Amino acid sequence: MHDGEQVRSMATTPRTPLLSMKQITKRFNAVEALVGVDLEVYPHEVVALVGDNGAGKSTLANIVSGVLTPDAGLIELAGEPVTIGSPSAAHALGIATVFQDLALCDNLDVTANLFLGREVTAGGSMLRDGEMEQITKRILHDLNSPIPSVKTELHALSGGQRQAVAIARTLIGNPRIVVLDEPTAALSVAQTAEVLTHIERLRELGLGVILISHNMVDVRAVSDRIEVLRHGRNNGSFDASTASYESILAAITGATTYGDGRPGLRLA
Ligand SMILES: Nc1ncnc2c1ncn2[C@@H]1O[C@H](COP(=O)(O)OP(=O)(O)OP(=O)(O)O)[C@@H](O)[C@H]1O
Repeated sequence: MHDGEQVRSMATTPRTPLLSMKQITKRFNAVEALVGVDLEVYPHEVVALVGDNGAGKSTLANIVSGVLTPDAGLIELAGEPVTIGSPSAAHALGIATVFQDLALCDNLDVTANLFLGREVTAGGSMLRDGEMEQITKRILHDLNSPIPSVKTELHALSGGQRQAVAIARTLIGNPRIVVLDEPTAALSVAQTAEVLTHIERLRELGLGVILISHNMVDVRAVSDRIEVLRHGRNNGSFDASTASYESILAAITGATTYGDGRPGLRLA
């Protein structure tokens, strides 16, 4: 194939999303947490999921993570329909999640936290301590994390460094998609900047990232696309590089109202 043909064929071939969620619905008794929600995530893309309290962000993230199963809707990974029946099924499918509580052990060192429960390789053999340390160093290096020693116990790390360990832990399983739930909540400005760098590294490594955040500054700094949920429905999809703060806020608060209540409206 000539160069020109290759460029043409790339330009005309639609990209397949890593993750495609279509018409996802989830109820908790009388509460409609999600109603016909769509979400797509592509490789090398950070998609921010924003919305007011109770908008449905965590419910959607929990469905991606296998914590909850949807009542209706279709989920595809790389174009293949999948059922994400449990967190371990999500892990096996290449979906890793960092929940808000980080689920780290304070009295263990960085390496032990990365490998907690995963000391066995895909080949079935136990990794030696030295091998685990080497992998930990490589992953932290890949993330541009400045943690001085992998032998540091977690209680001695800053909030930003702990977040880095939690993100590094997700990379042990070679995921395709990483879900981050409020990764910069309660961090200082400097620590937040560190964590945003790690998120950018995840994108550079080719992963698809779903970022749940209330912090519009962080969201606009690091994401490619911003998806707004409101009352469990899509209420706007924005290009993070061009969308105004006001238009995103209007979609979050419902200040932009659409007579027909149409979900998934696109605003520039
Ligand atoms: N396990 C549950 N049982 C009953 N209702 C629930 C449950 N989980 C979520 N809900 C309800 O579903 C709706 C969506 O909640 P969800 O936690 O997904 O919103 P959110 O956008 O993540 O909010 P926040 O920013 O406050 O975390 C809310 O009305 C919430 O009360």
